[in-house]
Amino acid sequence: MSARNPGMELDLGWISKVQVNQPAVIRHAEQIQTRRTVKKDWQAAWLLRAVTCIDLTTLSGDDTPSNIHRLCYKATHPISEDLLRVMDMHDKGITTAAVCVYPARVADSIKALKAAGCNIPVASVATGFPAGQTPLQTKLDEIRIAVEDGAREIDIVISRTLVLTGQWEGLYEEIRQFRQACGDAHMKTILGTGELGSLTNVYKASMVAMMAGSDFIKTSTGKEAVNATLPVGLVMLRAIRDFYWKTGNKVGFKPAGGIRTAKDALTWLMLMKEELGDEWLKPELFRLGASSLLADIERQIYHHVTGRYAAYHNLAMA
Ligand SMILES: O=C[C@H](O)COP(=O)(O)O
Repeated sequence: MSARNPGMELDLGWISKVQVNQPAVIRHAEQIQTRRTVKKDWQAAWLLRAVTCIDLTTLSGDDTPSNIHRLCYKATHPISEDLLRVMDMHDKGITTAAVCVYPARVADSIKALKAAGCNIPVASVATGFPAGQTPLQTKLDEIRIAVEDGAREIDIVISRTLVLTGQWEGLYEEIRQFRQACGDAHMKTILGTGELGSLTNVYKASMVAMMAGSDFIKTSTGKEAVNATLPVGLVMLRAIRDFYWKTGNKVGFKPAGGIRTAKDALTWLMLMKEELGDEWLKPELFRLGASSLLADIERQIYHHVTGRYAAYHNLAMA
């Protein structure tokens, strides 16, 4: 992970002035989708890069130690050895960026990754994921327990209520407390953008989250009715850029929720490249939060290498 974002004092003057031009953002997002993304010859390399930026996720009520074990195995061997050999990448130690689980499954994940001899971080969601409707003290305890169990990254969810009622100071204070409870663990702040009501609120919540010291801002929990969309992504990336220009601190971006295809992954990578440049195209500053993206990426890499499509059952479970 890159250097921590120390944050800054809440600048309410800045927040209150913001007005996002929604039609312009939507038009721009549509143009991005219709553009051809990555040249064919470069696709496999870009897809491998996407793999290294995935937070491989399981956030289900029926998660058990054994499916966590399988998830961790997949995170440490995301692409089959044979494919990597053909691409001459088998000795590059390709893994996903992290695994992302519920707090109660952090210890299982640490154990599984240790058994695999792999040091990728475990990210834990916290603060009453996904709705964030739990008392503050419970949220803080949840963060501390996940960190004690070994999580090196914490994906907190904000109180959408505070955004919808314009309580920017309350939001700032709450996120500051989360940041303190995280200690050395990096903090990703999930905005739940599908529930924020407007793109202006998305920009304001992004900015407050960064002012309060978030190391990453993340679109969604994957549980809202609308998750990661390109218009929302654009607004959040512009906020990251504005924050960088103002403070010199680089904050990461994590689109999450509903990202299922290799094409989706490439579109997000291209958006990052266009808006923030190559510097941001690394796991320290870019993550894709996804539970079921890897299978399609592996299938597309297989196609690139062999000229044929593999049946899903011929590839390892993802
Ligand atoms: O943070 C990650 C998301 O919960 C994953 O959502 P997904 O299951 O739609 O890929």
